[in-house]
Order: sequence, then C-alpha cells, then structure tokens
Amino acid sequence: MLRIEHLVKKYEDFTLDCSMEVRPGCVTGLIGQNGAGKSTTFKAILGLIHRDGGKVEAFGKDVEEFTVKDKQKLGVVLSDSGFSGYLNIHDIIPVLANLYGTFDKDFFMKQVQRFGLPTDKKIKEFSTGMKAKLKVLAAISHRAKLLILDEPTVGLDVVARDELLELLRDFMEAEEDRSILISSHISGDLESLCDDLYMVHEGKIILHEDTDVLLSDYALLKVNSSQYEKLDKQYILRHKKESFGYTCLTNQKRYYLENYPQTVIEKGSVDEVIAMMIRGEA
Ligand SMILES: Nc1ncnc2c1ncn2[C@@H]1O[C@H](COP(=O)(O)OP(=O)(O)OP(=O)(O)O)[C@@H](O)[C@H]1O
Repeated sequence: MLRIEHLVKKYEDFTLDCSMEVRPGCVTGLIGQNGAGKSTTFKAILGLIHRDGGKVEAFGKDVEEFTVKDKQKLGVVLSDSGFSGYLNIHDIIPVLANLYGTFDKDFFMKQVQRFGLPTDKKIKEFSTGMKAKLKVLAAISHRAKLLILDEPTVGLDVVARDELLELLRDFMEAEEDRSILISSHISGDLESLCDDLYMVHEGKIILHEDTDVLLSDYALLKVNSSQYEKLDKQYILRHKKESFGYTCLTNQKRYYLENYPQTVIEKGSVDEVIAMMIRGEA
C-alpha cells in the first residue's frame, strides 16, 4: 500500500533516513519523541517538503507521479494544518465536495452528529478536541484507501482520544484493503489500534515490530551484577546500569523465563521498551 525506502531529508542539524512499509488492511504506527522526525517523514511522503533521497511508493506508484485521481485515494491529517477558523461546518462541506469527487456528505454529517460537533459555530471557537475530530472526519469522508495521520490525537483528553480511535477502527472495518499510517509520541494511543509499530529516534528507525509480538515477547529483566555476568546475552537488545544492577531488554521473554526462573522478568510496556531502546546500551 505504501512503501518508503531510505527516505532522506537533511536539515542543518537533523537528518532523516527512514524505510517503512504500510501493508494493505493494516494500521501502522510511527512512534517517536518530540523532534524525532515524525512530521518530517509525513511531509516528505506527501511531497510537501523536498526530499534529498529515497523512494516513496503508494498503490504501486511513485508519489511524485501522482495524479489528482491518485491523491483522492489519500486522506491526510497533518499536525499543523486545519480549516480556516472563520468557517463553520456548513461552509466546509462545499470545499470538501470540490476537493474530492467521492466526498460522502451523508456519512460526514452523520459523523458530525455522532461526535456532537456544532454546525453553526465558527471553527476558531471549537475546542482542541472538536478541531481534532473535524480534521479526521474530513480526512475519512471521501472513501480514501490510505489515511496518513500525523499526531491526530495530540492534546485530546482520554474520552476524546478513545472516540477518535473508535472512528478509525470503524474506518478500517468498513472496507477491506484500507490502511492507515498514524503517528504519536504517546505509544498508548497506538498499541490498541496498530498492527505494527515503527519507532523513530533522531531521524532513524530504531525498532519495527508487530504490536502483538512487542506486547507478548518483549520483556525487561531486572538483575544484580553477578546475575548479569552469568546471563546469556544473545537475546538481550539493550542493557542499562541501575542502582540494583542492570535492566535488560529482550525480545525473547520465553527463553529467559525457561532458563532463568529465578530472575525478575517484567512484561514491559511499549513506553518502557522505547525508553530502553533509546537510553539503554546495545
Ligand atoms: N523547516 C525546518 N528547518 C530546519 N529544521 C527543521 C525544519 N523542520 C523540522 N526541522 C527539524 O527536524 C527535526 C524533526 O522535526 P519533526 O517536526 O519532524 O519532529 P516530530 O517527530 O514531528 O516532533 P513533534 O512530536 O515535536 O512534532 C527537528 O530537529 C526539527 O528542528
């Protein structure tokens, strides 16, 4: 559905170089801290900034060769985009209908009602959550095949975030072969939605894993110094010195559960895995 090979973007003090794939029927998450390169990746994929190298293909075609019709198969939310605050929902309907021949007004209005968005209020008077929901609704109301969503949940409270995630699940279930690429700096937003996760750090992909595997096979071992010395380290991805000894990250939890029954082995959250990947030593 979307294939990114060595997408390179160079700024004075930052270089992005990432490869990723979004498979048909799958939701792929891109997790990274502030400044890791998420927005740069999304903008470069969409050709909104010049890329310095690499290849981006969607639907089997180089995105640089995309026609207006190809672009209609995309639904996009960017973190720094939105509608003019002086418009209301009634005003933006003709805008969306003009932009997308396949805009489904009935679906859009149904969702507007479902999420209780005011139709007569100016968008500048919307709350952060209302604006975020409107951006996503606008991106999914023209039967797009691929959604590219940069931090759509940023600034949302728990309830609003869950509602948005539910909307995206409904989008996936409505038709086969739809896909989503979604970013967040909060992994909890993504682990319940995504089939696989990429982690970007300082412009590089430092981990790619199926979400199920990440949650079932990754673990944190807490060992003292002498346990650490004796530990078989072939499945240890990172280690970090602690006051009690070491924390070690593995992607083979079962191996250590079977062979080191005395060791404290904790099921790490995605956030803990990320923290170890970034701060631990290889
Ligand atoms: N136009 C630009 N000129 C120079 N540097 C830039 C520009 N845009 C982004 N950068 C740099 O690229 C790096 C990645 O920024 P980017 O916005 O992609 O991060 P991000 O992962 O989206 O972060 P956040 O979660 O804070 O939005 C940062 O170091 C940023 O300063």
